[in-house]
Amino acid sequence: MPHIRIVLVEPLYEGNVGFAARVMKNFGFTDLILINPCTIGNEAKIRASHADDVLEHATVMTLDEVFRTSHRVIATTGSLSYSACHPTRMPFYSPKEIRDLIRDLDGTISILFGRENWGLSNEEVRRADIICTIPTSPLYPIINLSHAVGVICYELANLPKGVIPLATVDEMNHLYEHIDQYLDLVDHPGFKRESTMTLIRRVLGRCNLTWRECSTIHGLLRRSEWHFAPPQGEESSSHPDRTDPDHNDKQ
Ligand SMILES: C[S@@+](CC[C@H](N)C(=O)[O-])C[C@H]1O[C@@H](n2cnc3c(N)ncnc32)[C@H](O)[C@@H]1O
Repeated sequence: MPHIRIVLVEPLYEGNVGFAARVMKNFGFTDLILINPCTIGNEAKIRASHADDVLEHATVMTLDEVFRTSHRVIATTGSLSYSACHPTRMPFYSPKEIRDLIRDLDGTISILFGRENWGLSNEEVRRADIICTIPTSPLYPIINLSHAVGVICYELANLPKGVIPLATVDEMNHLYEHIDQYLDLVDHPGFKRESTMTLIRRVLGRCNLTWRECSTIHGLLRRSEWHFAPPQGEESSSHPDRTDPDHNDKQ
C-alpha cells in the first residue's frame, strides 16, 4: 500500500484542521502534514475528537520538504482549466481515478489541500505530478477543506499492498533536469519552456515510472545528445552508446 500523507497548505482555521484529522482517522490515515498552519489550539482538539492523536503527531514542514520526501505529489483543486493550452490545471482525475493510478505503487504519496480562501497557487499546482478534482455541482463546485479531505480519504482507504517501486523524487527531478537540458540543446524556445516542462511533468507524473524506466529515458536522452553534440574527442558513430542503446542500462 502506498504511504498516503495528507498535507494542508497554510490552513487558516484550526477547526478545519481538527475535522481533517478526524476524518483521516475514520478512514485509517494518520500522517498529517501542516505547512505554515494557523495556531492549532483547543478548537482543533475539540473538532478532532478521538483523533487528537493524529493532530498531536501532525508534522510541520515546508512545501519543499514535502516535495523532497514524496515519491509523488497530488494537488487537489476545484478550480480547473479545460484548455489543453493551459496544462497547469489539467488533465485532472477524480478521486476514484486516482485510486486506480496509485493502487499498486510502493512509495510515499503526498496529497496537497489548499488554503480555505484561495486554494493552491498555480505554482504549487504546477509542481505537483497529478491533479485531482472531486466532481461537484457546477452550482457550487468548491468544497469545504475538511470535507474535501474526507472524500479523498474515503476513496483511497484500504488500498492493496503496493508492489511497484517508484522512482524516487531525486531520480524524477534529475530526469526533469535532463529533459530541460535536452530542450536547451535542441533550441527549444525559452518562452514555451515552462508550459512544456509542466506538460512533461503531467505525462511522466501519471506514468508512475520505476527507477529502471527513468534510467532508460536518461539513456535515450544521452543518445540524442551525442547525436547533436558528440563529446569532445569522440567519434560520434564510435561511441558505445550509439551501437548499443542499452549500454548504460545493462546491469
Ligand atoms: C475551500 S477550498 C479553496 C477555495 C478556493 N477559493 C479555491 O477556489 O480553490 C480549500 C481546498 O479544498 C480542496 N477542494 C475544494 N473543492 C474541491 C474540489 N471540488 N475538488 C478537489 N479539491 C477541492 C482544495 O484542496 C482546496 O484548495
